[in-house]
Amino acid sequence: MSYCCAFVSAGRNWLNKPIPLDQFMILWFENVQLLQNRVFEMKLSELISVLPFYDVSTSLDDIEISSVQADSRNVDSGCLFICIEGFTVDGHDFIEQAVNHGAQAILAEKDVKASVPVIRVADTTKAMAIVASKFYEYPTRQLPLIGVTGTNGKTTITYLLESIFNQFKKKTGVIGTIQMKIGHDSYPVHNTTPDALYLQKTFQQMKSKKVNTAIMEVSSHALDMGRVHGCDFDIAVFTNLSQDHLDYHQDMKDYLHAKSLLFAQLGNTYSEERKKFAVINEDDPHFSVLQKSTAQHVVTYGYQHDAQVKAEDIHLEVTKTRFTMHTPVGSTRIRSNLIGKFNVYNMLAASAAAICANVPLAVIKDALENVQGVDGRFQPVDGNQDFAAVVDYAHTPDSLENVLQTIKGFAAHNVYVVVGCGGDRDKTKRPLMASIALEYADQAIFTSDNPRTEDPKAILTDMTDGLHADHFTVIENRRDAIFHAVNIAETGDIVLIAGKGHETYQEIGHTRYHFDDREVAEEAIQAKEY
Ligand SMILES: CC(=O)N[C@H]1[C@@H](OP(=O)(O)OP(=O)(O)OC[C@H]2O[C@@H](n3ccc(=O)[nH]c3=O)[C@H](O)[C@@H]2O)O[C@H](CO)[C@@H](O)[C@@H]1O[C@H](C)C(=O)N[C@@H](C)C(=O)N[C@H](CCC(=O)O)C(=O)O
Ligand SMILES: Nc1ncnc2c1ncn2[C@@H]1O[C@H](COP(=O)(O)OP(=O)(O)OP(=O)(O)O)[C@@H](O)[C@H]1O
Ligand SMILES: N[C@H](CCC[C@H](N)C(=O)O)C(=O)O
Ligand SMILES: [Mg+2]
Repeated sequence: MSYCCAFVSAGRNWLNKPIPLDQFMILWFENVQLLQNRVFEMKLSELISVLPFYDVSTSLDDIEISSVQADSRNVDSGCLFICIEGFTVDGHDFIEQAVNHGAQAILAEKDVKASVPVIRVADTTKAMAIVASKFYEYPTRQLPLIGVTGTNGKTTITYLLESIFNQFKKKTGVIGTIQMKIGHDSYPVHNTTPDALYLQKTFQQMKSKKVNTAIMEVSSHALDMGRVHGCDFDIAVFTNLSQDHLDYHQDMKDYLHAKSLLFAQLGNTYSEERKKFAVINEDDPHFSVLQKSTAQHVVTYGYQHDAQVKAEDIHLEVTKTRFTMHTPVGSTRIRSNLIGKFNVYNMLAASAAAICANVPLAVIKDALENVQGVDGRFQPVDGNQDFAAVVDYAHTPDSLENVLQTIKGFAAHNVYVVVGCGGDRDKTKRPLMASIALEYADQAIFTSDNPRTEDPKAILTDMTDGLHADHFTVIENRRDAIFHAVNIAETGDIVLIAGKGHETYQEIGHTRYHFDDREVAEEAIQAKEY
């Protein structure tokens, strides 16, 4: 045992965090499975001892908790059920169902009655983050964690970082829009940034599966709702800020404030053993607000100012991008398969974060050069046609402009864009996206993109009302719209199908129907008559 302790205290990962005991044990024991499927159990009194003030309805003696849930449908025996008042329903209304499913105790913020003990706190969302962290043994205290926030580029940067760390022979975990990944295993997600319960449990799983570095997207919704409370971030990355989500945030100031929370949440104290970093795009107009939000080291990237990680001599081509990257640890020339100036920013951001994590520049270069692309981001559809078809996830004014600008820069002939705007989302971006489409495209085909509970025709009217141009067509059915664009494309033209990227569904009402822009584009290309 004394040898074991000596090894543990000597064992450090890249952020100088001690290798946790359970990871160390995994190295020692053959029966890895036993540890990975470890059952978490804790006395309720111990679990809630981390909450400073609470009222309890009865004595809590001897209650063992083996799971914590905020959804009554997932409750089983031995569960602590946490009531969250949501936007749609109130979790306090599901106490009876939770108890019937085996809940042993209830954590509530309202005066509720139950046949099991009720613990009353002022704010169950905050309490959930605190309790989840305790229940899963504060996993991010020992797991290096990188958070990426900003309007556009988060998913791309997390996958660039995954490639960089994998190239450095480090096992990664990734949480974001497309999926959750532990090593090569992937799992579906409902949110880009899931709630605190899911996060803490997932980090615990990552730890037990010997993940060396966790990389996650941190949405403004998550920051605003406290989903990442309890996450001990080591590096926070900011991409950029432009209009989106004004259905949720009051205005751009409120949206920026939410983003800035990630940088404040890097903490206010310093550890010589464990340095923390804020990686911020210096070319973004909101740079100084974010810089002031953090007490930690700021590493800048960009190419307009005197950034620490800076791109120069940039060559943007149809099939590749080349630039020189200057960094505090040297300079290197990068030749990447990612297209467009915006991807240069993404590569600078990922490189800056990796440099903070002590990844050698040569490894970063190799990794960036090996990345073929990110699912649904500027993804070509190749059916041997004599025009180009590209599927991209641009669903904000800024990303649509970036992608169209890139395409326009290469187009030998006409540019066609198929685009729509999501239902139950920021309505003010609809006319902006339509205008941008018309500014760059020779012909725009406006269509549906997840109308959700809204009338697709009303969304299209929001897009097209007040447009002072006529080089557009409205085709509500997305499949028909894609077929139309493919049919009018001629030799050397480019068709951009924007907004859905990796998505494999069209959400109409509350139902998701299978729909994949890449599949439909391929079908349309095969069906095209010359
Ligand atoms: C507006 C919003 O963010 N809503 C999130 C919220 O849902 P909600 O408030 O409607 O939850 P609710 O249905 O009212 O339920 C309240 C409580 O009752 C519980 N419940 C509910 C039903 C039941 O039978 N039993 C039960 O116990 C629920 O588990 C929950 O604890 O809490 C849910 C659980 O955490 C989230 O999945 C859900 O995200 C929805 C799906 C969503 O679309 N969110 C978007 C806006 C979002 O968060 N997007 C960002 C990314 C944006 C970007 O980057 O572009 C993201 O991080 O995903
Ligand atoms: N750095 C960037 N600046 C501007 N636009 C970008 C940038 N990176 C990617 N884009 C555009 O934004 C789209 C979405 O990119 P990505 O999925 O990486 O962003 P995201 O921030 O994860 O988006 P979401 O908020 O939906 O999760 C891409 O398909 C591309 O059109
Ligand atoms: N995370 C974004 C994705 C938007 C994707 C687009 N296809 C849409 O449905 O608007 C959201 O939920 O607002
Ligand atoms: Mg994303």
